[in-house]
Amino acid sequence: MIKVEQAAKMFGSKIALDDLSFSVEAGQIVGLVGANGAGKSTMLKAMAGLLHLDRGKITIDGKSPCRSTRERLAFLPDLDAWYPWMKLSDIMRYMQDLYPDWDGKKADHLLDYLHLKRDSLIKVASKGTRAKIKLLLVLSRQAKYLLLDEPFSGIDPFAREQIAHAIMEDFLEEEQTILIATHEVSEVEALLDEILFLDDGKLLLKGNVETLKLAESKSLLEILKEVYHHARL
Ligand SMILES: Nc1ncnc2c1ncn2[C@@H]1O[C@H](COP(=O)(O)OP(=O)(O)OP(=O)(O)O)[C@@H](O)[C@H]1O
Repeated sequence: MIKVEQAAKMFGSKIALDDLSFSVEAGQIVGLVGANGAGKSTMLKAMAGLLHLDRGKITIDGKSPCRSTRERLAFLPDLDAWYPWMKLSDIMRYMQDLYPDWDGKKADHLLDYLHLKRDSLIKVASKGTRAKIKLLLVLSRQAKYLLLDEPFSGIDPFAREQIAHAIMEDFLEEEQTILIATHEVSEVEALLDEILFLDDGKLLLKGNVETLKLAESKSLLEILKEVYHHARL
C-alpha cells in the first residue's frame, strides 16, 4: 500500500502540495487528476523518492521512499532526461541492467504491439513515439507500483483508447498498482478504479469511480467540474 500523510511541499512561495493525505491499495488503477499546476507531478516525484517533502510522510509498503522502495516502483517522468543520441535499444539495455525486474519478453511484445522500432533515435522520435516508448519502459518492469505521468499525451486520439485498454487488459499484472497522473479525465475514466482529484495542491475529492458515478448519475468529468467550481466559490 502507498500511504500519504499530510504531505506538504512548497517551491518558493508556491504551494505545490497542501496537506495531502490518502492511501492507494494494491492492485488498483488510480487516476491522479487535476488541472495544470495542481501538484500531480510533484506528488509522483515525492513517491518515487525524487524530491523531499517539506512536511508529512509517504510510505510504500511501510517504508519511506528509498533505494529499496525504488526497486518496487516504476516511474518514468520525462523522456527528455535521456541522452538524445540514444536509441530505444540502448535505453532498453540500460533498463535491463539497472532493474532486475525487467521483463525482456514483455518488452518485445510491447515493441510489436506499439509498432516501435529498436533503432528509433530519441532525438528524432515524434511526441507520440516518445509517449509509446515511455509506456514500454514502464510496463516492461514487473514492479509492484507503476507511476505514470501523462502517459497518453502525444498519442493520437485514434490510437489512444485502443492502446490504453489493451495495455491494462494484456500488459498489466493483476497485483500491479498503477497511478496515472493526467488532466484528461475522459481518456482514463474507463480504466480507473479510484480517483484522486487535486487542485492547487489540495485533495478535493477521493473515491471509487463507479460509486461516485452511480451516486451522482453523472459522468466523472461532470462530477469533477462541479467539485472544482464549488471549491472556487
Ligand atoms: N522545480 C520546481 N520549481 C518551482 N516550482 C515548481 C517546481 N516544480 C513544480 N513547481 C510548481 O509547483 C506547482 C505544481 O506543479 P506540478 O508540476 O506538480 O503540477 P502538475 O499538476 O503536474 O501540472 P501539469 O499538469 O501542468 O504537469 C506548479 O505551480 C509548478 O509551477
